[in-house]
Amino acid sequence: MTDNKVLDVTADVKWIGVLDKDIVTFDVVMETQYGTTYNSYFINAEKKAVVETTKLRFWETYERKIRQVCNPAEIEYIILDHTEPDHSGNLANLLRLAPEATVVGSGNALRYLKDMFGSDFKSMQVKDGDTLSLGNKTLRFFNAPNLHWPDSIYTYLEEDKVLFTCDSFGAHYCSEAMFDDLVGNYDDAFNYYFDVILKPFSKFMLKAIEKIRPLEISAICTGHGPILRSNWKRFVDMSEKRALEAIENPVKNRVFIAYVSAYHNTGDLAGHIAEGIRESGDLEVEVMDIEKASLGSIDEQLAKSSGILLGSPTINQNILLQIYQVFALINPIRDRGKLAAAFGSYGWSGEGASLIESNFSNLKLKLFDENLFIRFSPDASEEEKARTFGLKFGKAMAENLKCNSNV
Ligand SMILES: Cc1cc2nc3c(=O)[nH]c(=O)nc-3n(C[C@H](O)[C@H](O)[C@H](O)COP(=O)(O)O)c2cc1C
Repeated sequence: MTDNKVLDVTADVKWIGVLDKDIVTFDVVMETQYGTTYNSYFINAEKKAVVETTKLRFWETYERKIRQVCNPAEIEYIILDHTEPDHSGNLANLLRLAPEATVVGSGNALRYLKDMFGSDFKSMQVKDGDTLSLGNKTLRFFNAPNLHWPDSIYTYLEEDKVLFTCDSFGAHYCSEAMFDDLVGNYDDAFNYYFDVILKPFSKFMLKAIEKIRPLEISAICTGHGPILRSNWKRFVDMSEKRALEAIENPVKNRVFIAYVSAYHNTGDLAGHIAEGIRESGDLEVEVMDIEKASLGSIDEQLAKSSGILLGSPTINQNILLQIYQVFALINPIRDRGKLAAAFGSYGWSGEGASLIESNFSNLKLKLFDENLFIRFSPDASEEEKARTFGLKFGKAMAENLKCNSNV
């Protein structure tokens, strides 16, 4: 069915975004079981404006919607609250139809756009508190950096009391109903989005929320998922609570043991290491065979653990692909300083140890002084060694937590 839907947020603010029902992974690693939307908005003022664009491959649908609400050549301003390509992807296309439009964004946003699109365009840099007159309406801009790129700002349409926040307060959730009071409960999608995208930037989230609290708000227009018009306060409160929890009560006592194992030798070690860690004190331990685990479930464990153990056999002088996927998911902004150790089984050359450890160091994790690698199948004494290794790792966790406020 052709998607021609345009929705009224207020009489003069229209949703002209697109639905992406079929997406299953976002930014390569994030699971999107409910699909997503790329929200763009049209402001029908004396000087017409568009806020955010959409992902490039949705141009046809997006163009149809723009043409429904205006003659694109009349668009005078294109505001980008954040320039990630899922929001800026159709800027060049839109500028072809609206060549006189001025692109509005933070200094970083304008620099990123020039690097992305190469060509020159009319632009206006805005700073915290700046206003822009659209004739009969006024836009006010707020710095909201690192949510989740350095370029992010919020835009407030004073007369309509509409706040545009792009990724903040968004969710990967696709519903044609598009409004928070019509889509049903989507808290799990909202919380997952917050945890993966925004939680590493919790202190910036809290600063941004402080800035918007005094505003009178009729709707928050997000960049993904439902528009918040009835329950916006609830979603802002949920974000604030999660950000506060992340800062004040980071999960301190949790160890994630991820491994792959062709003949279960490394798997056997994982079990004995876990026993030792549990003996060492009040620590939660999650042991996961990651051969077929989803990237989302691995990422969730990485996020909530302050100790990380990775186990791999050495195969053809290398470690296995799934272990490299874990490295790709480790986020130094979020995981820096977490205690990490390598373990596994090998037959002769045993490159696994150095490969895992060098990746841990490059990703700014704190290497535990020991690793545990054994030849082929662990015997009883090696199983005992694995328990003792786990016990020592568990004790070192407490020390690491004391001297590293990040974890
Ligand atoms: C295809 C294959 C290639 C291997 N290559 C190496 C190697 O390059 N270096 C080494 O030390 N061991 C190598 N091994 C031995 C394994 O590391 C060893 O069998 C180990 O116990 C497997 O552990 P797992 O049961 O956890 O999979 C290889 C094993 C297989 C099956």
